[in-house]
Formats: sequence, structure tokens, C-alpha cells
Amino acid sequence: MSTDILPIATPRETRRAMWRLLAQRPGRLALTVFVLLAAACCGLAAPAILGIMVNIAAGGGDVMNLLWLAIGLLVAGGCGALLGILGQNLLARICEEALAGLREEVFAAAVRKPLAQLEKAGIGDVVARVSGDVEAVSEAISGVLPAFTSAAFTIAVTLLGLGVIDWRFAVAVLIAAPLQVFTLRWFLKRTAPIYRTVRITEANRTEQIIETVHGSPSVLALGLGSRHAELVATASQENIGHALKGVSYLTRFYNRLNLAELIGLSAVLVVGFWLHSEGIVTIGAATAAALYFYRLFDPIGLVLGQFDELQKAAAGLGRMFGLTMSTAKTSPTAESRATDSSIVLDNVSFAYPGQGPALHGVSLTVRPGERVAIVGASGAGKTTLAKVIMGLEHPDSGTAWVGGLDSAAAAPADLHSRIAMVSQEVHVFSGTLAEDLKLAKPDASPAELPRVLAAVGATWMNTLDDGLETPVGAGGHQLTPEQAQQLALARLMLKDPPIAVLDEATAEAGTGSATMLDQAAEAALAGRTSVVIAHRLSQAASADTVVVMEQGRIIESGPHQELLAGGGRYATLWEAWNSSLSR
Ligand SMILES: Nc1ncnc2c1ncn2[C@@H]1O[C@H](COP(=O)(O)OP(=O)(O)OP(=O)(O)O)[C@@H](O)[C@H]1O
Repeated sequence: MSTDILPIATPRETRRAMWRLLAQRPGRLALTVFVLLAAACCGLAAPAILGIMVNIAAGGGDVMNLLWLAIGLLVAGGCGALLGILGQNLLARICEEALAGLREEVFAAAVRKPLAQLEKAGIGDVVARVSGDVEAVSEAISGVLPAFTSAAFTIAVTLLGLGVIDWRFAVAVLIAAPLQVFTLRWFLKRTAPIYRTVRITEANRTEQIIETVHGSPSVLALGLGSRHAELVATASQENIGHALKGVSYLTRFYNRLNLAELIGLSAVLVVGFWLHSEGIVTIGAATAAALYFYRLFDPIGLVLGQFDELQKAAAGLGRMFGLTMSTAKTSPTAESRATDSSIVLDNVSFAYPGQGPALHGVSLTVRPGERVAIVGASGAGKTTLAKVIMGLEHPDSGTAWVGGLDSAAAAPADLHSRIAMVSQEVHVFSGTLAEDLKLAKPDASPAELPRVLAAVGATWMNTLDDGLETPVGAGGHQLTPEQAQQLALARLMLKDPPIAVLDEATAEAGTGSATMLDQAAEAALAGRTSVVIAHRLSQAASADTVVVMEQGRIIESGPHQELLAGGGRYATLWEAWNSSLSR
């Protein structure tokens, strides 16, 4: 599987994109920073008060004073804890909202991708980005980031507090810093590629599972079950192997951090002893300094330790942003050059990944209201042409203009307001018949639904026990392929776009139903600009223009009668079709 087909955002691009998301809520972000700072300052009070209590106790001081200080200790601790919880909750909420926006962007980007690019990248990679990566980032951002930020504030404020007692304490604490920084760099350098590989091998495993499930009929028919199970197991093993490597580095990382803490605490105690013996600080101040440093153990451990989680999240974020960025690259703002309901293909060429051209410099104009039938042998490129018009595939060169929009660059909502397609693989969605129809127009009035069904000749609707409220699709009343085609045509009528594409909409029909479906298509296409992929040449005969394709090129075009009179490829196809009917 090639995982480099869908881009991955660089760390810089990821940071910028993340900041852009967070900065959408500047007021709440500022309030959160303020609350977290206040919580960290409250935390400073406890060691300071304890230091004062030590001084009082050492000097044989007043018990009442000690009692008041103890109450102050409790109040500061309580306020610090409450503010800390409040700040972390505020931050978690901001992050959750930002992530929800990102999640929507990523899903939208995934469905906007050209089919060929998704197929090339491997569907497992896309699934991993919109599920596994989103989950990993979600967990890290809502679970880790608030605690991480709170710890970072505590460290900064505590270092400041140490400096206020005596600058030499701050220097003593910083003795441990080089080892901590070195340990962190050592850890990040080694584990960053491991985490990237873990995500990639996870995508491989997903790909393998999807392939096995998709191909399960062939897998079972050919007795390939154990071989496929082995392939999935191998992909899993590879993933686990890399994940374990990460765990091994994590253990060594914490060992080194413990050593750094030991060095730092020793330094603070030695400096405290020396400063006290020189009469520079009181015993209480030295105690407070030691307590400050001790207080740093947890936040430093958390910040350094959670780098690991944030790094994993950053890897996921990079892949998520990569998906949205690459969409932005391939789908800039819609280019528009006319607003009528025409289709203009301008020298369009397209090849599926690793294949020869499926379309070769195709130029075609369908005027507003005109109906064009595309005919040609199997593999001539008819369906590919329909996909390019629909924006499902993007031309390698040339442009497909649909109602004035570049179909490869237009926002899906804009494009779909102008064009709709009925494809060969008609899907009946689960739900009632009315719900199925309303997918095309959610606010359709109750009178519209029977009207469009009647227009496409779906008289079978009257025989259903619950009429429009009859459940259809999986688990409901099963429609025949012809009925499903009629339903799709009725949806098209409800949606009422000015332009329509029918890709072999009646190819499923037996001879008996063919005329009925031809009439249904006729009703659905009335008044629209349309392109009909016509395997049944009766559809070509009723079109304004017939276009004949061969090996990705247009080799003939013109009205039905003219092409027949010309005696070319279309005349041959027509003759063959007629004689197949009379047989
Ligand atoms: N998803 C795909 N991946 C790779 N090649 C494809 C894909 N779909 C079609 N092709 C190839 O592109 C060429 C054009 O196929 P296309 O489906 O557009 O032809 P068609 O005229 O619609 O054929 P049919 O009438 O059989 O549907 C063929 O060589 C086909 O094998």
C-alpha cells in the first residue's frame, strides 16, 4: 500500500493549523490562560506557608499563628485545586470544540477526494485517518492537553518562586535540566518515526481486513480463509512489533528522568544547606525551596511523559490536516465561467492509476436542454466520462465545465445543486419509501412524493400495504432492480437539478420492462440538460445527439438519423442491436 499518496502535514503546518483552530475562540482562550495561571500561583502558596511555619516552630513561636497559617494552607490548596479543575475543564471544552470542527473537515475532505486518488492511496489509509487518527487525537487533546498545559504553567510559576526565595535555588534546579532536555530529545528522535510507522502499519492492517471482508465470497469460494487470516495476522504482528519498540523506549525514558530528579533534589538540598549555614536564608526558606522542587516532580514527569502522547497525537493530526490540505490543493474555490445549464468538456484526458488513458482529449458541448446519448463498446470510457462530469474523478488535463463550474474544483454543494446522477448501482436506503425519496429533498411536501412516483410509472407503490410508509431497503420490502431504478429516477425528479446524468439507468431491465423504464427516464429527464450512457440504443435514438466512443476517444457524433445515413460505427452498432432484438 502506498501511504504517501495522501499527503501528511509537516509539524510546522500542523502547529499552524492547530493554532488557527484554537484561536477561533480568543476570549475563552485568554480566560483559560488566566485561570490556569491563578491556579499555579495558588500552588506556590503552600510551600511558602510551610516554610514560614517551620521558621515559627524553630523559633518556638505562637501556636495561634501556626493555626492561622494552617488555615491559609488549606484555603490556598483548595483554591488552587478548584481553579486547576476549572482551567482544565475550560481548556478541554475549547479543544473538544476545535476537534469537532476538525473532525467534520476531515470527513468532508475524505468524501470530496476523487475516487482514483482514494483507490490509489488504499482505502485503509483513508479509513485509518478518519477513524483511528481522529480517535487518537481526540483522546490526546481532551485527556492530555489540559493536564499538560496546567503542568507547564505550574513549572514556570514554581521556577519563578524559587528564584524569588534566592536565585541560587533556581540555578540548582536547572542543573537537572540538561539531562531532562537530553532525555526528551533522545526519546522524541527515536520514537517519532516509530509512532509514524505504528499508524502506517495500523492502516495496512485495516486495509488487509477490509480487503478480506470485501472479498469474502471469493475468499470462501476458493478456500483462501486461512491464507487471508495469515495475512491479517502478519499485518497485526508488524504493527505490534513497532508498538512494543515504542514501549521499550518509554521505560528507558522514565528511568533517565528519575535520575535527573535525584540530581536536581540533591543540588537544591546542598544549596539550601550552604545558604542557611552562611546565614543567607532561613531554615524555613530552605525548606520551602526543597518543597518547591519536590512539587515539580509530578508536573515535570507529566510534561515530559505526555510529550509521548502529544507526539502520537501530532502524528495523527499531521495525517488529518494532510487530508484537508490536499483537498484544499485539489479543490480551490470553484472556477466559474457561465451560469447556464450546459456541460462543456474541454480536451479532457484521464487515466486510472497505473493504467493507460481511459479518456483521451475528449471535447464535447451539451447545450442547455439538450440530451446527448453516449454509446460505445464495453470499456470505451463512457462511465469514466460520466464520473468526470460528476466531479467524482478529476481530469489529468483539460476541464469539465458543468453549469459553469469546473467539476474538479467546485464545492460539492455547489456542483450538486446543478447536477445529479442516476448510476447503474442504484441503492435503496433503509427506511420507509417516503424517507428514501426525501433523501433527495428533505422538505418535499406529502403531495410531491406520490406525484413523482406516478410520473416514473411506479404503480407498484399502490400495492404496498403501508403505501409510502412501507419500510424498504435492508430488512424491509425488497424492490426489484427495475423498481429500484424507478425510485432513483423519482428521487432525481424530486431533487429537480437543471442537469442530469443517467449511467445505464435501464441496463438492468429485461425486454418487458425496458419500454416502461425508457418512459420513466423520459419523464425524469424532461426539461433538463442530460447525458445518457446508453447501452440500449433505443435511448440513443430518442436523444438529440449521439456520441460514439471508442478507446477513450469520441469517434463520431451527430443526430441519430444523420449517423445512420453516414454508415459509420454507429450504423454498425445500430444494425447489430436491431438484429439482437429480432433474434
Ligand atoms: N476503477 C477503475 N480502475 C482502473 N481502471 C478502470 C476503472 N474503471 C474503469 N477502468 C478502465 O477504464 C476503461 C474505461 O472504462 P469505463 O468503465 O469508463 O468504460 P465503459 O465504456 O463505461 O464500459 P462499460 O460499458 O463496460 O461500463 C476500461 O479500460 C476500464 O477497464
